[in-house]
Amino acid sequence: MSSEEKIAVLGAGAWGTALANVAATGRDGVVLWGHDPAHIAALSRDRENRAYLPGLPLAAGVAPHADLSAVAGAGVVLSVVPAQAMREVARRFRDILAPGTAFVICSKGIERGTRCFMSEVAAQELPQARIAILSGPSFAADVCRGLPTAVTLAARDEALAKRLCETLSTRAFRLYRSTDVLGVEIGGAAKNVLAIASGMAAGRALGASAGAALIARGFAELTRLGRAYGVNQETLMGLSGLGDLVLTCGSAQSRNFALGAALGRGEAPLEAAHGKLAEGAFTASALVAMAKERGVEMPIAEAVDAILSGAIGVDQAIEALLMRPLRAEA
Ligand SMILES: NC(=O)C1=CN([C@@H]2O[C@H](COP(=O)(O)OP(=O)(O)OC[C@H]3O[C@@H](n4cnc5c(N)ncnc54)[C@H](OP(=O)(O)O)[C@@H]3O)[C@@H](O)[C@H]2O)C=CC1
Ligand SMILES: O=C(CO)COP(=O)(O)O
Repeated sequence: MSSEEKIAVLGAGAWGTALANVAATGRDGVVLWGHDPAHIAALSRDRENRAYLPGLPLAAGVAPHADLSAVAGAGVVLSVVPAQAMREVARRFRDILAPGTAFVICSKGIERGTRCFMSEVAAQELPQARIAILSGPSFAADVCRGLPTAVTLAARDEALAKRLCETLSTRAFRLYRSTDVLGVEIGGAAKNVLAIASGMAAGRALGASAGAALIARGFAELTRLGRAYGVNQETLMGLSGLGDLVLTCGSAQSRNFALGAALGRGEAPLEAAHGKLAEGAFTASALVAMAKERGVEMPIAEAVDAILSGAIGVDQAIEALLMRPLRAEA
C-alpha cells in the first residue's frame, strides 16, 4: 500500500470526517462518502462538517461524495457508519468494491436481532473484502484537532494489519497492530454499554470513588465476556479494551456517558440521547443476551439494559447492584 493508494471513508459523521482528515495527511483524493446529498453538498461548500464537527476544517485532500461510484478503485475502505447501518451500507457497496479491498471497520457495536459482530456482518455482505478493525480511545474532535492518541488495528492476516498501520498512522494517530479481531470488537462494543452506567453514576452524583469502582467492575465484566469468546487477555488490557473503557467511562465528551448522565439526572430513556448517536443504547440488549447464552455474569451491563428498556429505574438498579451477594473479586 503506497501513499498513492486510494482511500475511501464510508460515513460522513464525526468519526468518518476525523478519519478522512487523518487519511489525508500527506495524501490527496481521500473520498468521504455520505448517504445524504445535501450534507455532502454542505461539506463541499463549507469545507467543514458543521453538523458533526463544527469549527474544525476538512483537510484539503478530502473529497466529499454522495455517489457510490466515487468509492470504486479504493484499495482501503474505512467503514464509519452507525453499527446498526453497517449491513445496509456494506450491501450497497457489494458490487463496487474490488476483490481484495481492505475493509476497515471503525464502528463500535453489535447488530441487534442477528447479534452479529461487525466483522461478521462485513464478511457476510462483502465476501470479496479483507476485513480489519480499528478501535481504541479516540474522540473524533480530539483526533480532528491533531491531538495525539493511539488505537489498535486488527486483521487476522498480520501482514495486512501491518500494512494498514503503516498506511493510516500519522505522528499524532498511532496504530498498534493485532490479529485478535474479535478481542478488539468486544472491547469497543462493551465499553459503550458500561460508559452509560458510569454516566448514570455521575448524573446521580455518586462521587469519584463510585466512578472508579464502576470502571474496575465494568472491566471485570468485559474480561469475563472476552474469556468466554476465547480472545486474548492482552487485547482486553490494551487500547481497544481498557484504554477505551477508561476514556469513555471518564468523560462527558462521550455520547454514551452523556446519555447515562441524563438518565441519572432523571431524563426518560427515549429522550436522554438528545438526538446523538450513543451506540451502547443499541448494543446493550444484544450484549446482555450474548453474555447470558454463555453463562457470563454482567450485572452492570444488565442494569443498563433494564433501565433503557424501562423495566427498572436508576435507583432500583443502583440498589440491586449494591445488594448483590459479596464474592471474590475475580
Ligand atoms: N465520534 C467518535 O468520537 C467516535 C465514533 N466511533 C464509532 O464510529 C461510528 C460512527 O460514529 P460517528 O461518526 O461518531 O456518528 P455520527 O452520529 O457523528 O455520524 C453518523 C453518520 O452516519 C450516517 N448514517 C446514518 N445512517 C446511515 C446509513 N444507513 N447509511 C449511510 N450513512 C448513515 C449519518 O448520516 P445522517 O446525518 O444522515 O444521519 C452520519 O453522517 C459509531 O459506531 C461510533 O461508535 C468510534 C470512535 C470514535
Ligand atoms: O468511541 C469513542 C471514543 O473512543 C466515542 O465515544 P462515544 O461514542 O461515547 O462518544
